[in-house]
This record gives sequence, structure tokens and C-alpha cells, in this order.
Amino acid sequence: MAAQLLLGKPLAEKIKAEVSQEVVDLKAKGVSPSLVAVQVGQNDASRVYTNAQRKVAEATGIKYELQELSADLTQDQLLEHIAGLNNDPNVTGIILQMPLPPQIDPKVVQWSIAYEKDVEGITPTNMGLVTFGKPRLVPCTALGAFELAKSTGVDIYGKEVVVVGHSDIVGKPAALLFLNAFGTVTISHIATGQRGLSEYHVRRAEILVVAVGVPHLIKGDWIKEGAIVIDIGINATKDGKIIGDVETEVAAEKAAWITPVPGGAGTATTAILMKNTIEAAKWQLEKKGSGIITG
Ligand SMILES: NC(=O)C1=CN([C@@H]2O[C@H](COP(=O)(O)OP(=O)(O)OC[C@H]3O[C@@H](n4cnc5c(N)ncnc54)[C@H](OP(=O)(O)O)[C@@H]3O)[C@@H](O)[C@H]2O)C=CC1
Ligand SMILES: Nc1nc(=O)c2c([nH]1)NC[C@@H]1CN(c3ccc(C(=O)N[C@@H](CCC(=O)O)C(=O)O)cc3)C=[N+]21
Repeated sequence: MAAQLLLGKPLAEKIKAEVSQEVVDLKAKGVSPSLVAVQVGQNDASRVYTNAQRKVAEATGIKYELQELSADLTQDQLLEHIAGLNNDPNVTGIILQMPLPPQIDPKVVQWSIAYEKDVEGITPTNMGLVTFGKPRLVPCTALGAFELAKSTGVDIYGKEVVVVGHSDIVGKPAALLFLNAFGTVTISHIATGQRGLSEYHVRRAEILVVAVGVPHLIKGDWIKEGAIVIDIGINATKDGKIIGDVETEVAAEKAAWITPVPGGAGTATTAILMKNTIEAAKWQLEKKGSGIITG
């Protein structure tokens, strides 16, 4: 295997050490950072994430609560629940776990989260700040992909960056982060795939980020020699393993750097969620003074 493995753990450990110190500093100012995860119904991938959240929150000193609500909850009931968390001064961070049951429109509820408690950066205010290059609370997985790429030491300026997948939570914000760093960004998505053009774009990528959720969608021999490959996909196989969206073993023969699944992007995501929980608590502290959005 020619590629070096781009592991999530070193980045996660560095972030966790910083977060632990920030928790101590905030507590000295009378602020106790706390994260509430809201889970509506059950979901396996979400459980993997909430288990990881509890572990990392406890390790860094952040207060953590998982609130499990019934799958037959109405949208109005969920909105009321979120409003209660928005108004609770003891809650400094809110994450609404996905997916939601079909009777609930995710955007309506996500956008009802107070932007200064929006630790996933999915409200229009926080996504707007990312768009305008003044990020404050940034979608965790997208930021993880960006930080992992940066951690290789490769300069993003002018590089051909291809993002496969355009979801609001991963693909779109990842593309914006690389654009803000002056990457030449192409976003490839379902329509690109339907025209059979995914391979064409992937072959040009010096930095490739894939967030689709289709096991081994990206063939190993499409990878450009020396590329950085960041595989976000989490796909469960029949025999209970987790695999990514990229044919990792074949891709590793050409890439310079490649994230493993598991052990890559997912590990970074949870640490960044805690970093955002600290950032949110700080923002609330600042807002007490001015009420102005500071990017
Ligand atoms: N490691 C981590 O921390 C995280 C991992 N994930 C994983 O990442 C994957 C993607 O998640 P997420 O972005 O939330 O998923 P979504 O399902 O929201 O988005 C997938 C995207 O891929 C696009 N797409 C579908 N098929 C193709 C194709 N053949 N070619 C190109 N694009 C295609 C979709 O387009 P369209 O919608 O228009 O059809 C959509 O934009 C999943 O496996 C998920 O489990 C997610 C979050 C965190
Ligand atoms: N609002 C919302 N935001 C999300 O970001 C979100 C969500 N809902 N629902 C579920 C999916 C899934 N997801 C994962 C995050 C981390 C790991 C993770 O830590 N994975 C480890 C493996 C952990 C293990 O194997 O136990 C790794 O890939 O190395 C996995 C999956 C975030 N998601």
C-alpha cells in the first residue's frame, strides 16, 4: 500500500485536549458547557454517534444528556421541545439527531434551534457565516474533512478539490470550506452520477471528499496519483462491518493519503462536536454583552 493512512485519532486527541482546557476556563467564568442530543425514534447509525458523544463529552468534562423521544411525536411537539431547550440557560448546545420520522420536516425543526446553541452549524445563520467566509459554528463532519486534509501539510490553495455528494450537512459545507481556502472546487452529485461523469471528475481530484452513503461507489483505479482521499461514508455490511464509499484498498495504491473507515472521518466528527459545544458556550457568553452576531 503506497498511501499513508490519514487517521482521525491524532486530530481528535488534539481537539479533545484543547476542549478539556476550555471547559476548565469556562467553568472559572461561571459557565458550565452542556450538550443535549435529541433522538426521535431509533436508528443504528445515530446510536453509534450518540454512544461516541457520551464518551467524548465525559472525557472532556462537558455535561451530556441524551433525550430519547417517541417516534410518533408530532412536528409541533418537537418544535415545542426544542423551544424549551433554547430557553433553558443550563443548556449551551443542542444536536438534533438524524434521521427524523416522516411526519417531521427536518429543516423546519433544525432551523428552530437557537443559532448560538446550534453545535452542528445547520441553521441559516451559521451556514451563512460559512458561506461568507466568517465561520463560527461549522458542520462537524465537513470541518473534520477539511481539518484532516490540512493535517497532511498539503497546501489547499489552487488545488483541484472534488466533493462527491451535496447534502446540507456534509457535502455542501465541505465544498464551501475548501472554496474559502482557495481550492478549485467541483461538486459532483446524483445528476453527475446519472450522466456517468463521476469518474471524469474524480480522476482530476488532487483532494477528494466523498459523502454519499453508497458502499464502494468510488472505484480505486479512478484515484489520481498522489491524491488526498477523505471517505466520509458509513455503510453497514451484511456481516456487521462498516465500510466507506471508496474502494479503500485499491485507492491506496495511488493515493498519497487516505482515511480508513472506520477510524478516519467519523472519529474527527465527534471531537469537533465537542469543540463546537465550547464555541457555542463562548458565543452565549459574548451575546450576554452585545446581542450582535460576531462571525
Ligand atoms: N463519518 C461521519 O462522521 C458521518 C458520516 N455520514 C455518512 O456519510 C454518508 C453521506 O451522508 P449525508 O451527506 O448525510 O447523506 P445524504 O443521503 O443526505 O446525502 C448523500 C448525497 O449523495 C448524493 N448522491 C446519491 N447518489 C449519488 C451518486 N451515485 N453519485 C453522486 N452523488 C450521489 C445525494 O444526492 P441527492 O440527495 O440529490 O440524491 C446526496 O447529495 C452516509 O454514509 C452517512 O452515514 C454522515 C454524517 C457524518
Ligand atoms: N444530526 C446528525 N448529525 C450527524 O452527523 C449524524 C446524525 N445526525 N445521525 C447519524 C449519522 C452518523 N454519524 C456518525 C458519526 C460518527 C461516527 C463514528 O464515530 N464512527 C467511528 C466508528 C465508531 C464505531 O465503530 O463504534 C469511525 O468511523 O471511526 C459514525 C457515524 C453522524 N451522523
